[in-house]
Amino acid sequence: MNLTQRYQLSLALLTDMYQLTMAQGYWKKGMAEQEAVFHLYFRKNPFKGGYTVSAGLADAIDLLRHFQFTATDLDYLRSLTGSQGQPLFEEEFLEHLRKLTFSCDVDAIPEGTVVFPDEPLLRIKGPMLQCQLLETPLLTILNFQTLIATKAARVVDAAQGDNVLEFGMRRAQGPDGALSAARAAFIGGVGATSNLLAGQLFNIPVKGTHAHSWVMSFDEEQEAFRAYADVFPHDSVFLVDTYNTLEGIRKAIDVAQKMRENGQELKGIRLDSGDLAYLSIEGRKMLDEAGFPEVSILASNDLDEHLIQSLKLQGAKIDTWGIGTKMVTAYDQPALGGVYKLAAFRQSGGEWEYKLKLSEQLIKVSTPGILQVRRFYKGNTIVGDMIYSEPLQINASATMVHPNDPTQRKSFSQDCTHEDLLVPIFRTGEAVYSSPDLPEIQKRTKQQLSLLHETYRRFLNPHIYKVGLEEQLHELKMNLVIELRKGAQNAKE
Ligand SMILES: Nc1ncnc2c1ncn2[C@@H]1O[C@H](COP(=O)(O)OP(=O)(O)OP(=O)(O)O)[C@@H](O)[C@H]1O
Ligand SMILES: O=P(O)(O)OC[C@H]1O[C@H](OP(=O)(O)OP(=O)(O)O)[C@H](O)[C@@H]1O
Ligand SMILES: O=C(O)c1cccnc1
Repeated sequence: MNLTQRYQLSLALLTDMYQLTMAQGYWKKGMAEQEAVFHLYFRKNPFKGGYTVSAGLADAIDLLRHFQFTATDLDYLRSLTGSQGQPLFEEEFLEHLRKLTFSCDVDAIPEGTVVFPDEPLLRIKGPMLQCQLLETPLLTILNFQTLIATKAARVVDAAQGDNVLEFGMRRAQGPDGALSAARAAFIGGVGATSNLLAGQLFNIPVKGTHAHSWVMSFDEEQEAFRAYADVFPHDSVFLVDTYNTLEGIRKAIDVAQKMRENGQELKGIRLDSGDLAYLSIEGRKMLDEAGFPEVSILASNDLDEHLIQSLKLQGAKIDTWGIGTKMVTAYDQPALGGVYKLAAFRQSGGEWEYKLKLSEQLIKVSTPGILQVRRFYKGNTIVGDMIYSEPLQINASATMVHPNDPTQRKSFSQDCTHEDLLVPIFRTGEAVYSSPDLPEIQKRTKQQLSLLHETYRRFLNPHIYKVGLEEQLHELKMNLVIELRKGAQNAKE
């Protein structure tokens, strides 16, 4: 189930107020229908990592398909007043919004693709007024889900093939944070979520154990395990750390032996505190010696990719990881920082005028053009991405220039193959792409990560993947920067 169905309401007002005031401005100044191109991209991989996993496109598509101002939306806008008590929005403008239907072209990188800084994840071309209104909702959807899919991919990578469960709803950024995070974490590779609503809405697997309260509500820990096994004879995972973990494991083994006498098998135990390396190693020994090598050991407690990596290095015998807070809140970097920048503009029927946002720092100067990302492959590895502008004719072996250091250049050898990453999503407002289902997207993430050399995947100081601007695009950008700086200088004098 997608975004508009989740809320069962129009999401046209899911935007910042200034988008609407600018929209009225464009309409009033006769610019509403002038054609614009915007790109959505981020400047830095999150978590000091070497890659990012794109996610959220299906929700963005859904929002665009249902983009329409309802009578209730317009009534709300009508009720807004300026500082003198006058209506903020003119009646004729509201009538313009009432008739508005989405008519843009959108190209985007499919979900579950490995992406890098400066690459447009999404490009939108169409009437200025529409492109402007859509800045905020597109950013809120793609920034968050891309961030969480990336975090989950890192956690799953650290788990080296073990099962990873998402347990984060209670600590997530509110109900939609929990739902969107569950979706994105699944794209990143987790096996299941504890969030039943996410399971129902997205058709993804759900899993769970039991809480300390279950054990505490019985007089004896062993009685609690026995009772749970009575109710779920084939699906019991006992939480063993309520009082004393090693004692808890002994009691779990006692109950598991009784279960076996009745033809039932204990599924697992969960550790949720203490030294998880020591306790899992001891627990594994105890379970194996008692004849339960198949009983799984699940661990939870403020885990993330770094702790999983450390526990693995310590020889922890954990085979299933329950990850909550640190994954769904992207604890160590709570926002991706994606931006949405105007890159080209034209009067109807006229020539494109390329646009950029100046900054003192070259890294923050946006790139003009109508951009596409060409990815180069050498065998089964990706070796570099070249951002180019579609109206500039380029050849397959073109040279690219480092976006922040023009002295660094790279071209690709003849034996490289290539693929353009942005694919058509909408043409004049009609959807021309249908999103794969979530298991397909999850598979894509796994396959995409396998194309990335392991040096880009390490957590500490990863190798920097090469992304550059195609030579002619670089030149176009530099000329525009020089021109704009000259203009600014002349205005000062
Ligand atoms: N062997 C280990 N190496 C590194 N970190 C560990 C190890 N074992 C546990 N941790 C982590 O240490 C942190 C503290 O765990 P600990 O159980 O001591 O405190 P706690 O969470 O406050 O316990 P409790 O839930 O009983 O209050 C947790 O993030 C846990 O994942
Ligand atoms: O630690 P997280 O990665 O967020 O995983 C989810 C946590 O939620 C539950 O306990 P909760 O934190 O509610 O209580 P507890 O710490 O007292 O067990 C569970 O036992 C996990 O520890
Ligand atoms: O099922 C579990 O064990 C679970 C679910 C949510 C949070 N912590 C644990």
